[in-house]
Amino acid sequence: MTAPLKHSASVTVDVALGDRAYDIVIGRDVLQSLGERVAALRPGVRTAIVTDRTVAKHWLEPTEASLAAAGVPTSRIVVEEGEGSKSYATLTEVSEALIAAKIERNDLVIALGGGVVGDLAGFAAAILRRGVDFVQVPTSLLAQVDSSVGGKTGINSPQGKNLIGAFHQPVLVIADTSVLDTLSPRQFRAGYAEVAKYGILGDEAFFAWLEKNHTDIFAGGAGREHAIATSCRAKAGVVSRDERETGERALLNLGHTFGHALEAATGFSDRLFHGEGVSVGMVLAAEFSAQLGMISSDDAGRIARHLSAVGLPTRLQDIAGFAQEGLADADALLALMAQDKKVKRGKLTFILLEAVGRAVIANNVEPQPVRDFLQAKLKA
Ligand SMILES: NC(=O)c1ccc[n+]([C@@H]2O[C@H](COP(=O)([O-])OP(=O)(O)OC[C@H]3O[C@@H](n4cnc5c(N)ncnc54)[C@H](O)[C@@H]3O)[C@@H](O)[C@H]2O)c1
Ligand SMILES: O=C(O)C(=O)C[C@@H](O)[C@H](O)[C@H](O)COP(=O)(O)O
Ligand SMILES: [Zn+2]
Repeated sequence: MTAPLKHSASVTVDVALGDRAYDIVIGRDVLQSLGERVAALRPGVRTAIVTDRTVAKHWLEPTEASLAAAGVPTSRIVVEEGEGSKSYATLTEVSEALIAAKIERNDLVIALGGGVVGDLAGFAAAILRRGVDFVQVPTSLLAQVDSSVGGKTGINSPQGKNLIGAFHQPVLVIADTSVLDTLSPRQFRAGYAEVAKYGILGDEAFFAWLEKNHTDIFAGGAGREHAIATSCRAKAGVVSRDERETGERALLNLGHTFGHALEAATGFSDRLFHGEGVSVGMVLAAEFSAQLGMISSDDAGRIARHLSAVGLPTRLQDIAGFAQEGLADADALLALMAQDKKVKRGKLTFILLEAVGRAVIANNVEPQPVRDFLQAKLKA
């Protein structure tokens, strides 16, 4: 593991994908360099920024100023914030606005926002004129460590998460860590679940470092940039080896089979943010693995303890409104999981754990033990 960065340093992580390779530039104030980097990458290009209302309020003007200073023409498309914007309706809105702005095949879409904007704008770019390049400017912790990297783009269907989408890699990622200063504590925490995910699935030393340094990360110390860069390196490595998720990339889905079903069961609402669903999902995956005798209950408990220590939900009962509105029953949750993209010939695939730092892909998982496990957890 690398030594923590000095606060002011910026770091570049390469996503090695041959002729589609790109840089992730991480550091405080790197947003100021967006315009000159775009102009150098694509001389003469025109751009359209897609963002949401909250992000626009804080970060649209500095983004436009950087592009203007480098002589890059731009227009803006502002959508509602929240998971509800990963919808057919908002995709139509963004696509029509890009067409109206006369964004041509050689122009660039710029996704300025969290994972919702990144997934939505990236997908709109993937299908506009059969494919326009795009730049990710992630503004949430979650987007800086996960969603802006790797090219998964898409929207939700009422029947499940990310069911309509495309692989479409960005040509550049600019992760300015100072923009996280305006993110709400709950959203920051939700993003932290995906940071912890990299430790839990493949890097025990990083997880141990997070256990010691999480306070510094939350407080905005130098550990924050280190955690973001380490996460990006982990994701870039996996994506460069398995871009289309034919194998190893599925490990990045740790906690997501449960988590996505929980997000769908709570109506993709503010009851449960994506990162919060991943937190509960990772604990469920660890406990299910322990029940199967794959991981020690000590290790499963260690994961739950750390996520709980930073204030993330770890049990179904922690989901907002559980006591008042409840959740779907075990059969309904299982039905939602049947739409998971890792399902093969109707059989569930889970990412399970053998230890902290050792995740495995389990194909052909029988539904009955999962159902019984969920039923017990709903009653716990
Ligand atoms: N494509 C991928 O590989 C991938 C990976 C992980 C998650 N995702 C997707 O990402 C989405 C979740 O992303 P998210 O957690 O960033 O949610 P989000 O995009 O909804 O952003 C969270 C909230 O924070 C606000 N916000 C963002 N940046 C801000 C800033 N700097 N200051 C103030 N407010 C800010 C947004 O307006 C929003 O209300 C989910 O849809 C999930 O499925 C995709
Ligand atoms: O990049 C990946 O691969 C991931 O699985 C990262 C996840 O954190 C992310 O939520 C992703 O969108 C989930 O992918 P999906 O294929 O299950 O929709
Ligand atoms: Zn995720």
